[in-house]
Amino acid sequence: MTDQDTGRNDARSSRQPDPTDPVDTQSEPPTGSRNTIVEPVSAPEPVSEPEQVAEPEPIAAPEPVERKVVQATEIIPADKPRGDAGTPGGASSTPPATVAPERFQSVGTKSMSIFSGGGFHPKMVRWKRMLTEINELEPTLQPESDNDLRKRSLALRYRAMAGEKLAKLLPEAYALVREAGRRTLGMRHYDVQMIGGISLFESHIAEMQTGEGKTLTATLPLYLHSLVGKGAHLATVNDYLAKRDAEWMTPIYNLLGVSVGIIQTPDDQGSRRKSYGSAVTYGTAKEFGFDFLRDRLLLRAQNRIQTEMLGDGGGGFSDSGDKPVMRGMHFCLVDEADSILIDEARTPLIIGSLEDTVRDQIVETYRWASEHAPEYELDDHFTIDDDTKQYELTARGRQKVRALPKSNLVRTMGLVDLYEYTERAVKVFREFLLDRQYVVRPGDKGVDEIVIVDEFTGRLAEGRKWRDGIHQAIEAKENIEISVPTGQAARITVQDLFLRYNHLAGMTGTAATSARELKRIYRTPVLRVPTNRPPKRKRLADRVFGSIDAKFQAIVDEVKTIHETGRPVLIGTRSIDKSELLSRMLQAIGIEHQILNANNVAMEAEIVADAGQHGRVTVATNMAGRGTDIKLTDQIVELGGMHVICTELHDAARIDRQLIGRCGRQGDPGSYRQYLSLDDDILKGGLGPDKAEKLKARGESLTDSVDSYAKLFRRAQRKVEKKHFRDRMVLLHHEKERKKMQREIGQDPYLDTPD
Ligand SMILES: Nc1ncnc2c1ncn2[C@@H]1O[C@H](COP(=O)(O)OP(=O)(O)OP(=O)(O)O)[C@@H](O)[C@H]1O
Repeated sequence: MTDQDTGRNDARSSRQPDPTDPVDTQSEPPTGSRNTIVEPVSAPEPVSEPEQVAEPEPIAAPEPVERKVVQATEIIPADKPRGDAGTPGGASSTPPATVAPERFQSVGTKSMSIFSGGGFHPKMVRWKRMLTEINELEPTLQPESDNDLRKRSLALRYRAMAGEKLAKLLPEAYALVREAGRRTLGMRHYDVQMIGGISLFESHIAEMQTGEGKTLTATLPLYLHSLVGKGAHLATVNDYLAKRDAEWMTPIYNLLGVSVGIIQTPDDQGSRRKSYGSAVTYGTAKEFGFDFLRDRLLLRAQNRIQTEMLGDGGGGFSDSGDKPVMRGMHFCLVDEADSILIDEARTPLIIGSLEDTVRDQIVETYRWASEHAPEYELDDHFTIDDDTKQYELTARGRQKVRALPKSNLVRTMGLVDLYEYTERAVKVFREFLLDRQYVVRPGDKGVDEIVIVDEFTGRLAEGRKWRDGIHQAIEAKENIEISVPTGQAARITVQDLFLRYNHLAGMTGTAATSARELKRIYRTPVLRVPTNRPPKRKRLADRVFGSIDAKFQAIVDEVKTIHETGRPVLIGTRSIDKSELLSRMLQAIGIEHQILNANNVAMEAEIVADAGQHGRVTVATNMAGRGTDIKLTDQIVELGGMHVICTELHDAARIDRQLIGRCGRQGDPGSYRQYLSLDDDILKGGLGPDKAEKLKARGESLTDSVDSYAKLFRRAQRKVEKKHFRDRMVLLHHEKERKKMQREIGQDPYLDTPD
């Protein structure tokens, strides 16, 4: 029996559809034989953190702020200062360092030091022993030729294929990868990275601060798992990062005789099959999911779904077009694990079935409804349910629908449908704003398209669509081509996808606060890996203002002051319109700046990489350029590094921390400050509309800042996090029940999908 039949992966979530939640869909598949992909579904969920775990970095604020730091004291000296390690051979004199176990934290349902209670945590003792073994191999490997290393790698592969336990091969495999990294890229894995790598092999989520070298760390478990010949996948958030990281690390793999494949969205079946045939494959979670579904549809068409070909890394790989592209799902390392495994967890990936005979009629009805939407008056023609936010036409509204002029095609639509189209168009007209919830930009095929702005991260949610016709109604509103949905042929949520892997691990800068959720859903404990060099990031005291205007004015004043010193400033906003407002204010006082609206991942990465230059001011929606290293010159380091300004709290503290992590990377100096105002959205979500209204009203009369209110905001954020966590758990339960029922009646939960 395969996993799909046993229900091993039942701990998955999805939820009752909410039309305002976007979904990942796919545009035309690369080969003609496949079904077209369709309709939207979920949104990157707001994140919930079940409980708070203390920040890992010690904070030294000039205006000191109380903060508990759980991190133990620095014990290992840094392996090498950055830069030195870059010289091939330069690390040869580095003595094998010893790792102090108390610097690591295992984060589970409780925030706990792995070395708690004064006794060694058995896991860490074991890992430390492995590290010593790895370090001891170094003097043997360093004098060997590249060819010798390759031979060693081949020998490891034979042993793994012959069934020897990978854990036994780990020390030599990791020592080889470290040596290959040193020789090819001039980067010798730090001891903390080795421990991170060991934890990843043992299916943990490694929390490593931004800039601590997750890309390099990933090579360790990927190499080791690839040895058994069933493929090792690295899943990341976009094509750009998949390609960049794969190409960057390829010299390491090549030295060890390991092939690397990269999956990119436009790839056809042939090149996908080749990429999956490589020992290590880099791609996005989305592409892995769609390939899984397409393979499954193919196998069902060939009546082979009951075979062992999917889910266990069995056979099925061939060069001919009618075979699955994947070799199975053996090991996956998820980069940006919090974003993929939590925020995107319930995003369904959907492949649509083609036929749609009433396409023209549907398109025309969307346009008709959109054209008349502005004419409907609240209470007169429609009402809005306070709880469900549903729009409903009144008797007068329905009468208006009937009376409006219609083309022949629209007239043949049922009346009930016309009411529904109208209600949806009115909702879209009133609630969905250009450059706030979405942008319009030229699409791949030369036609304009709607791209959702992720409301939690401010980043463009590529390929995602709102469900239940909302996306099409917005297309009608913007008068661009309407992408009519065509039903579902296959569907899997991101969460289900990753639960199907035999071995799963993840890396992220911010997982500790979601540790309970990660462990419960994916059975992956979180390990907080300490930084290689002590962090020098300073937290400046929060500032709270009565209104957004006062807040933005204070932000601009701070930018001006810091800009005058030459230090670079990065300002993160929650939405594009706020970025633009700030941009206008900066322009008004003549401060030159870059503005990033997350329109182009590659370009954005380049701009963010330069954000640390002298006098640079960058305004960005918070997630822009995530995963890009911001390098500082010595001059900037002297000046105190980069300053980050957070303009609002997100629904999850984790997302705020991602922005903060842009400064003070790898022991660089840096500072950050959180700005808040009494009309911030977080208060409404966390304290309820009534209390939020009162605070807002109070704020309007304020002339001074009220910094003592900061705690209120953090409390509100925690409440929002808890609420989202509860929602996710309820939906997880529903989805589990649905799948169980489907299996009981002999259905395939991925292919027999309810629309
Ligand atoms: N062992 C090492 N020796 C030398 N340099 C290293 C080492 N590890 C990482 N680096 C350097 O650290 C920088 C950051 O690495 P990387 O981009 O992988 O970090 P990250 O953890 O992925 O950051 P983010 O969270 O922002 O994605 C890179 O410039 C890389 O060259």
